[in-house]
Amino acid sequence: MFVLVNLKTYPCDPVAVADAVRDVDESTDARLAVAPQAADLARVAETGVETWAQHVDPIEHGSNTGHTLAESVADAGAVGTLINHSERRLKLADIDGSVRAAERAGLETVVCANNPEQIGAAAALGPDAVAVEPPELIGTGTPVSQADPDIVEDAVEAADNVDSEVSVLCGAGISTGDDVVAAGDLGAEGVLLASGVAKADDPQAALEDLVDPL
Ligand SMILES: O=C[C@H](O)COP(=O)(O)O
Repeated sequence: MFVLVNLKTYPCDPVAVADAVRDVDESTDARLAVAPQAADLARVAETGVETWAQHVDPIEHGSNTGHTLAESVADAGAVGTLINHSERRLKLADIDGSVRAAERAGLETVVCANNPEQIGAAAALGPDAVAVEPPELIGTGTPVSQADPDIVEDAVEAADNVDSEVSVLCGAGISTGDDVVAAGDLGAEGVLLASGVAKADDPQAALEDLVDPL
């Protein structure tokens, strides 16, 4: 299972969480990575943890003030990027452009979507993976894998119908090892989570619990 920890803009210490993710990654067969804010990418990557961006824009080098260039993200040490997170929605053409920009920079891609219908559309753009996240469950602590298992199974089917090479993650409310196991049982190859780790009093203990049954 792939466990991708999105730090959003939570007021955590990104390097401390990165150290914890790296240490727990070394103790498990699961694959762990962390997605800090763009400004924190380089110092997080320096910890040795697998580092992801939260977003890249559909642009090239040039006059794009305030945008995030995929090549700069890669130069900072990221190996992948989220695209179209529920809190950073893009138009369809811009999702496509961001996937192409990420590919150009050698970044792995996870395109997020709200529901199985959008997952099918996202998979058609050829990312490495898609992540289904019902927005109403994000940050609630109520896990999608238990609250809405059908959406995960339907997302897996929708992606498979379009491109069986595209992996499916699920996210929203995932915070325990049981949640991760339930996601895997529904066909997801990974989970995207945030508050369960970034807002935990002890992020390392939260991560250890997440991977314990894997
Ligand atoms: O990127 C992570 C997702 O939005 C899930 O967030 P959450 O784990 O706080 O529900």
